[in-house]
Amino acid sequence: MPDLPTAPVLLGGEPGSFPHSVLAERHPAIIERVRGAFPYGPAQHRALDALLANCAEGAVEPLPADAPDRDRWLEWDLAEHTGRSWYDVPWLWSESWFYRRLLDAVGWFGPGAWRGVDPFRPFKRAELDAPETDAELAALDGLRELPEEERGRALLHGSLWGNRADLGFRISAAGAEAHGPAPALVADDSEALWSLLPPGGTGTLVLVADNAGRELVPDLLLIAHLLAEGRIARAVLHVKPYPYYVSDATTADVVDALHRLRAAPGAAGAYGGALWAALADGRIDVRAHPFSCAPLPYSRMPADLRAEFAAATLTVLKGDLNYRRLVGDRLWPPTTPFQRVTDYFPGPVAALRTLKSDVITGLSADTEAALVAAEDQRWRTNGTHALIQVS
Ligand SMILES: O=P(O)(O)OC[C@@]1(O)O[C@H](CO)[C@@H](O)[C@@H]1O
Repeated sequence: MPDLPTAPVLLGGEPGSFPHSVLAERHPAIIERVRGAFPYGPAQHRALDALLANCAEGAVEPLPADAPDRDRWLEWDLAEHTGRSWYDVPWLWSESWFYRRLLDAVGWFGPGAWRGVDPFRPFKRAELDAPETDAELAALDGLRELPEEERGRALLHGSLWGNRADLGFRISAAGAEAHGPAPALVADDSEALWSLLPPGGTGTLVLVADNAGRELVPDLLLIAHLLAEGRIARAVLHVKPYPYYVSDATTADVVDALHRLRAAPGAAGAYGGALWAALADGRIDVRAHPFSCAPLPYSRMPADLRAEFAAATLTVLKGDLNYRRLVGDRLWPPTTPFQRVTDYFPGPVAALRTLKSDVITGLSADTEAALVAAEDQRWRTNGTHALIQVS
């Protein structure tokens, strides 16, 4: 692997920092929301209490010998981090560990009746069922008359800004949506993206999804558009193998989104039908690779995933967490070239992301200066800016 440039890895230990607030405030709030959403029994309440205490002062504990994914977590540095504080290990790792432990607490992996019950499902469903989703779907009717390129651009932006639909983020950033759909693109390589997907394309788009509901719906619409317009022949949609970061999409969420689309009137319903047919005949494939929930950067991806990304015409990584994993969860100088930190990626890659954490690369010096002048450093985390970067 070529040498990557380095910058400090983000840790959660510094009070006042964004990572610290996620560990100290967001995670306890998520536990209480989940607790309030299900009629859990005493065992789960006790496990959630223990997790709360563990969040505050605990150390990383080993997984039991019979945990189904113990070997995988050992490959993912569990032994190295066992006994250390959540605040001292890489933030990317401790966040991921939190979701793994939360699933344990509610019985997701267990043999009992709560096995496989998604603790975030009520929140994801509520968003999908919200009137705002109806309005977004109805707006598709207005796109029908647009020339293909304009429609494509609108759907790309729908998928991009759909990334604000992140329920974990909303727990600690109330009001972020009130800023409106600010056209605040801090980097825009969309021309390069379209040049990789010309009409008459015979290739495969890999879309690594982020959130369910109001992000996944526009992601699916974009895929439907690219297939219908002959810009790709196939699409592979990567989702999470288990509930993660509150709103991340699983296979069940894809099913919910497709039902929602198919039941909608007008253009949305037609897109839903086309997507359903494309899944049936194999033009769209859904994957839930274990590495999608790994607490590691993509530079450590396993060989099978590397081969899949290498074979794709383009891999689109959605969202903030995927961005952190793509460029490395480090405090890069913002003008660090995106190309340089993604050199290791085995094929063409695009990031579509709204900015919700400190990590950023590929800005021009002028853009960085303008953002800092207007907002100090708040632009990094307040979810009102977005980027399209291609390498
Ligand atoms: O990946 P997404 O859904 O766009 O965002 C995930 C997120 O909410 O979680 C992290 C903090 O918990 C941040 O990276 C980001 O704000």
